[in-house]
Amino acid sequence: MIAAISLYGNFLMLNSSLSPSSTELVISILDLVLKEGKPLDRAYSQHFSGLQLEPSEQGRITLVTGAILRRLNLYCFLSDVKPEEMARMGSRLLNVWHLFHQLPLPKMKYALQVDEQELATRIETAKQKPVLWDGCPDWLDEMGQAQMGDRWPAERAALNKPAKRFLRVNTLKCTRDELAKKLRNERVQTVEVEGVETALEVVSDSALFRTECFKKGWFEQQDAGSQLIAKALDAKPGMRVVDACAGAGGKTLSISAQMEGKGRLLAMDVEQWKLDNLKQRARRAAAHNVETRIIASSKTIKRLKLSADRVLLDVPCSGLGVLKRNPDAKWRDTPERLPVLVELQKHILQSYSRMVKVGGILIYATCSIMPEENRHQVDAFLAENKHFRFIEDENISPAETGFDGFYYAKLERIAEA
Ligand SMILES: C[S@@+](CC[C@H](N)C(=O)[O-])C[C@H]1O[C@@H](n2cnc3c(N)ncnc32)[C@H](O)[C@@H]1O
Repeated sequence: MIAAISLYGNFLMLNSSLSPSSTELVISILDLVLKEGKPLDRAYSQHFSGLQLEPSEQGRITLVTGAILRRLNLYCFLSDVKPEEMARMGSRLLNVWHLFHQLPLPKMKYALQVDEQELATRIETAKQKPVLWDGCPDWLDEMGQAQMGDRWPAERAALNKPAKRFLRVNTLKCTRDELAKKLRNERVQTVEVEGVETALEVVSDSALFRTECFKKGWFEQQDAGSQLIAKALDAKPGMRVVDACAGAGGKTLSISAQMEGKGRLLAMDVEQWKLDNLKQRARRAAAHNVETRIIASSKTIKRLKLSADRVLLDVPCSGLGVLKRNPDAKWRDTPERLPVLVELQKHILQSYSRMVKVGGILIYATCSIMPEENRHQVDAFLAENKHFRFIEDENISPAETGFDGFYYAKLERIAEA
């Protein structure tokens, strides 16, 4: 059945019903995430590996799964299904989701039916409850209200929108104009992003990773807000730069391009598999000045004392700024993990800041919008470390920018101690 209904603006369309097997996959992925606490990206790879799905079908599955998770409590309420009942009752929730979005019902072998009158009544009830309507769990709403006050309702609403697709042009290989033109030839439509000169927003429903441009390393998929963090570091060719929580290198590659591939860029992490992934990406991007190093103990950091012109600390965080992209974090043990993360952030900031040389710049960054992980951490650090001076900070707000939510603070070391 062809519906050709644009669900979310012009970049992702659900233009046909899911096939029975795709519907089963959505239910099974939801079950894995909600019952076993599996992170969404790993649940996708577990389900997709070895399946040989068309990229478009895979795209539809992730679109529907992501959309359900962004407002899970709403769809659970509307369908009267509990998150942990997904394997048994998921077909009803999926039918409700389609009816709610005025889409034709998917074909399923065994589907629990929906009473449309009852659904209409429930929709009216839900409209009166903004927290439920925005797909926000109660713990998150309480935290947002307590930490962000009047700014919270707009952020809460912004965080249930689908994430836009952004690219970062790899300026080691081409300009933004050249990339946009090449992508157009490969039927990928993009528009420039105001205020982020390395970013393009993808506005067509196209598979990106099969393009020649991607294979040649002309771009990386990276949120525009994340690109702003790397830009704030202001790394110059020839500098000594440390990206101390580099992960798979999203920001490392951005920094390497800023440095025009010249100088020394040390990417570190506590997970070797992430650094291995980073090395591969760096090769494709021709980011030849990147060196990776595992953080085996505190000695790895001590050896680099007072050595770096720039240090980026993109610390582990709750991810509460990137819920559009990772909506599963709302339904996992995030509130229980938060105090542990806050302690780890404090430790990393205190200990890794030793690597910055006098006159050097430190960027502390998170993909959270909660002040507890952001400005509060920076204020506490500055109170105890008078040899650092505050330069500026920025909250990158999903509500104001349409990007993911990030925070960064820029500090300068003004004395050895
Ligand atoms: C927010 S992610 C980094 C994302 C990455 N910078 C990017 O742009 O793609 C935080 C990273 O910190 C790493 N990490 C966790 N504990 C750490 C520690 N004690 N020291 C350094 N890195 C740590 C995690 O493995 C994770 O890769």
